[in-house]
Amino acid sequence: MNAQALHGSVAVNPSDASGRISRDALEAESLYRFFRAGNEETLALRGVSLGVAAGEMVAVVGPSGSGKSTLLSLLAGLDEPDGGAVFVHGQRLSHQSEQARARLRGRMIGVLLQAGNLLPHLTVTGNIEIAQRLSDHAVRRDIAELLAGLSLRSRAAAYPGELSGGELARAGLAVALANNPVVLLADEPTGELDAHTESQVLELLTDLSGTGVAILVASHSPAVAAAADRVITLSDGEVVR
Ligand SMILES: Nc1ncnc2c1ncn2[C@@H]1O[C@H](COP(=O)(O)OP(=O)(O)OP(=O)(O)O)[C@@H](O)[C@H]1O
Repeated sequence: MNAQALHGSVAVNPSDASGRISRDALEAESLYRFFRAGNEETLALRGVSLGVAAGEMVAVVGPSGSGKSTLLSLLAGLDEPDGGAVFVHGQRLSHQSEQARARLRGRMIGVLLQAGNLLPHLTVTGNIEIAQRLSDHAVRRDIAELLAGLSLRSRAAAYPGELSGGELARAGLAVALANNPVVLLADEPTGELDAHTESQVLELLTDLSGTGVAILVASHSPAVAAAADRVITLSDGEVVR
């Protein structure tokens, strides 16, 4: 796999306008998230801090309900923390308007959630195009080059329902990479895949981190943890290792 074909050049500035210097592409400072549903109260995250450097792949593991998806939503700016903060290359993502978070996410963060990120009524190319159109400030990837880098060129006109599990995973990755993100967040990207297809997707992620993208992957899979540079273990909303 040609890593450069998979991702364009990653140009990042380690400090923002306020002069905040960050070693990490992605930083979480003491994140708290509290949910109330009826009489049920859950402290899903209890002071989670972490950092992911450019070019690093970090796996977040932990039992079901330990807070992995909640953490990813906060790191993507899809949800707001009740305490703590998230920074992307030194720019604060949390505690901003939804519009500001969406703008920063569109420009800097690729997101691959558990539910998938493909619209069923659009082709693979259509899904990438819409991701690009929704992000006005992003550096857009050339679609043909992006699909070639993910071995998906022949499936450009296919609909998600016509793709195999591995193709679906790669198409989801294509959408997440559509705007040349400097950070990639993936929730169980290999959850439904057989061992062979999982290793192909992990190879793609490893290649991508080699181009300088900071990757954080939440997963139950030992293969994902083995492929990562570092593993963070969550238990009951806290980092325990
Ligand atoms: N929107 C919500 N409302 C109420 N409780 C929630 C909500 N989202 C998550 N939770 C609770 O927060 C805790 C952490 O959930 P989360 O989905 O982050 O765990 P997880 O580690 O990703 O689990 P899994 O591995 O099963 O996906 C759980 O107790 C869950 O029930």
